[in-house]
Amino acid sequence: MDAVSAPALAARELYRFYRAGDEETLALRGTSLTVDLGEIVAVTGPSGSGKSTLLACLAGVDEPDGGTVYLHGARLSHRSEQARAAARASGIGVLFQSNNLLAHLNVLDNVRLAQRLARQRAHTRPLQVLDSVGLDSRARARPAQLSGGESARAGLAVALANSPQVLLADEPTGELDEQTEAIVLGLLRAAAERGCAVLVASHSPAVAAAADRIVRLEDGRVMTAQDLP
Ligand SMILES: Nc1ncnc2c1ncn2[C@@H]1O[C@H](COP(=O)(O)OP(=O)(O)OP(=O)(O)O)[C@@H](O)[C@H]1O
Repeated sequence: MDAVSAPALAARELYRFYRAGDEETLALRGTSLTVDLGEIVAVTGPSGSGKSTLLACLAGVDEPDGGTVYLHGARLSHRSEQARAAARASGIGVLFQSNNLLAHLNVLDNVRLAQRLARQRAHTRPLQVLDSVGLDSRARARPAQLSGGESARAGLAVALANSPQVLLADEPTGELDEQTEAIVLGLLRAAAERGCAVLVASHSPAVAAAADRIVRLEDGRVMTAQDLP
């Protein structure tokens, strides 16, 4: 794939099986999607439909059993753990519902660590990253001292620490009230407006409403308009 015309992120026919004893779960069954720079794509679907598995494969944290993940047209999947980790550190921000921060480091040091791990010159100073999510005044706070909304924004600051072109978020607003969810969605939109490709897996109708496109998963497959009731 030509890197210039390629989508920021693409999944082609991903398969992922889990085996536990005699039982086999088909978490992804030929899942394909693309995310372009500047857009927010919401991945929705019932519990167990494969959203988290898909995100883990897209982030290069997990390996699909079949199919390929491309980052700017270059293959991310089926490469060494080290190569995937390097691509992720510099090019992909990942945000989970919780546990995005190391508990023994303050917020600022969490951002600094993310920048150090990327082993490249950070484009943005750590305090500026915190300022971009409205958290500069809480820079010295430890994760345990943050409110739910502050934790979500701090997690986003870590995910955005290296100005990634791709941001993947798994239920980032799952534990937030409506008002705080709107703030986080506004920050995701701001990241997209800066040119980031944003993919959010979520059950939340507010997340789906805030997205440019919705990809619905059921039983590890992307539902097309014809499949939907
Ligand atoms: N490590 C694992 N071992 C075995 N089965 C797994 C594992 N991880 C996920 N699964 C199974 O794969 C399927 C997809 O799970 P996944 O977590 O991706 O769904 P999800 O859509 O993210 O669900 P939720 O909305 O509840 O988070 C489920 O049937 C789940 O039980």
